[in-house]
Amino acid sequence: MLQTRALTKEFRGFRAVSDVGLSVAEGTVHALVGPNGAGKTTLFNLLTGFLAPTSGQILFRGEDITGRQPEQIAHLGIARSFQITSLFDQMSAVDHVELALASPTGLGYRFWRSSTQMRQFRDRAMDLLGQVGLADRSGAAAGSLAYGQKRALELALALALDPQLLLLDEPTAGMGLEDVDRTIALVKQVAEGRTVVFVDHNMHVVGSLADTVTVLQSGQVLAEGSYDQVRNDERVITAYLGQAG
Ligand SMILES: Nc1ncnc2c1ncn2[C@@H]1O[C@H](COP(=O)(O)OP(=O)(O)OP(=O)(O)O)[C@@H](O)[C@H]1O
Repeated sequence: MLQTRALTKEFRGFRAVSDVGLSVAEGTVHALVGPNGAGKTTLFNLLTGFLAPTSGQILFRGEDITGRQPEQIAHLGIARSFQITSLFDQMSAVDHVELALASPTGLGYRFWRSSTQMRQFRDRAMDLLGQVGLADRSGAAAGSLAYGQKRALELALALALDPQLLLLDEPTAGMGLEDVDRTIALVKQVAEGRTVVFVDHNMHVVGSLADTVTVLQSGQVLAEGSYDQVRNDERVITAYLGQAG
């Protein structure tokens, strides 16, 4: 479904992503892991068009999408949820989802849109909030939501695009145990019928969710395989021990 060929990103001569050949199979959950500074976020930004590669190619369902803008990539059915919150504090949860649902139609960008026009999205918005466990918080201002609930709302916004490929940047970052387990269950649920690529530092999350794990180090692919394969890989152990030391 998603493939990169010799994908490289340099920042003033420094190779943050170097010659990466990633292959994500349709219908799988694929984790990107690696020590700090390994290039995970940069790779994510390349895949979603937020950064342009220095060289190499990105293919989505065999089509070359290298150099496309983020909104063009989103239109292809690739959605991303952000690690850093991008919510409007004063706006309610359900209004956020309605706006996201309206965006593909162009309505979302018109702030003078009528409430009647937006009403058509209400049922679907409530449905999405229910999926992420926020049905009873639909009217709450985003700013008043607990951290885990904000992350759940961000996931609902990504799901509003009904993406074929969902990219999640550290979905459990900063969460307590309970929220982590709830998020694992949630990602499993939304992965039904979709392909998911995610970055996470939490190995419990990676082991619970990922069909395939790609380990990056210094911008390059160090190892790839099932969670059990990579966690027993000597090179991976050394890379992580190096970081701890
Ligand atoms: N805009 C930039 N300009 C210069 N260097 C950058 C830029 N973005 C990232 N880098 C460098 O590229 C390398 C990879 O960074 P990246 O954020 O992709 O790693 P990461 O694996 O996501 O790390 P972390 O787990 O800490 O989030 C780092 O050495 C970083 O300092």
